[in-house]
Amino acid sequence: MRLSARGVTVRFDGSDAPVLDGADLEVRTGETVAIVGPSGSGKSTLLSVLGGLLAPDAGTVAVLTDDGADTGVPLAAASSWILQTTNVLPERTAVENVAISAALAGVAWCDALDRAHAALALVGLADRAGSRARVLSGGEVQRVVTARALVADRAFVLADEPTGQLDSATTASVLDSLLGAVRAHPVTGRGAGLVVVTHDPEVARRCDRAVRLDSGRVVA
Ligand SMILES: Nc1ncnc2c1ncn2[C@@H]1O[C@H](COP(=O)(O)OP(=O)(O)OP(=O)(O)O)[C@@H](O)[C@H]1O
Repeated sequence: MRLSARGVTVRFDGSDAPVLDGADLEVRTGETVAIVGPSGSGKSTLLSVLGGLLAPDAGTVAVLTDDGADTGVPLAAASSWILQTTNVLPERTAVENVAISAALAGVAWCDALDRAHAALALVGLADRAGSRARVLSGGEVQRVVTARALVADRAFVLADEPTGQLDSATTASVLDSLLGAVRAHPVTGRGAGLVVVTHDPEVARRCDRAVRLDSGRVVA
């Protein structure tokens, strides 16, 4: 599958110039792509458009087959999110925090717990499954949030600065689990597609490719 944005233009009320001005980006399942660029260049805006949270003023965004046919899958159903605000439930255990995501997607609680254990194993946190979120470190919480994104079984994962609050050693290990888990994610048979907005050159370097936002457009 491909998540495809073509000619995306977004203009916020009151702004003279569009934030995005004919931006193109295509991400395939099994591929990890970093979006970099200066603060205010529109990275988070592009992510919101890809995830169906924001409708562009012009351009098209769609989930396509490998051959380029429109799947008809709504954008909001194609992707799960890893946001800067982690929003874990502090008094719930790691596995419950992850299972909630599957349960909200309609999975029965017992099955949701099974899936959550598997997702925590993918991010290297199986041994903390029973720990309450409030006692986990920042890096461990970030892994819980990664597992929560994966357990929703979507073809794409959209991550906005997933390591923004972490020191460099923790960033490296969270990145290991994020990239490893996304690539091993069974949803499409070849891993989920990952789009990650980042200011961290190391995150960009570890992705399959990095694109830059410049003057409202995506440049390689
Ligand atoms: N809902 C909104 N209403 C009005 N302006 C907005 C809105 N969302 C974003 N903007 C503006 O659009 C521009 C791009 O914002 P965006 O958050 O996409 O940039 P970014 O590249 O992700 O920045 P950063 O790296 O600082 O997070 C900014 O000037 C921002 O103030």
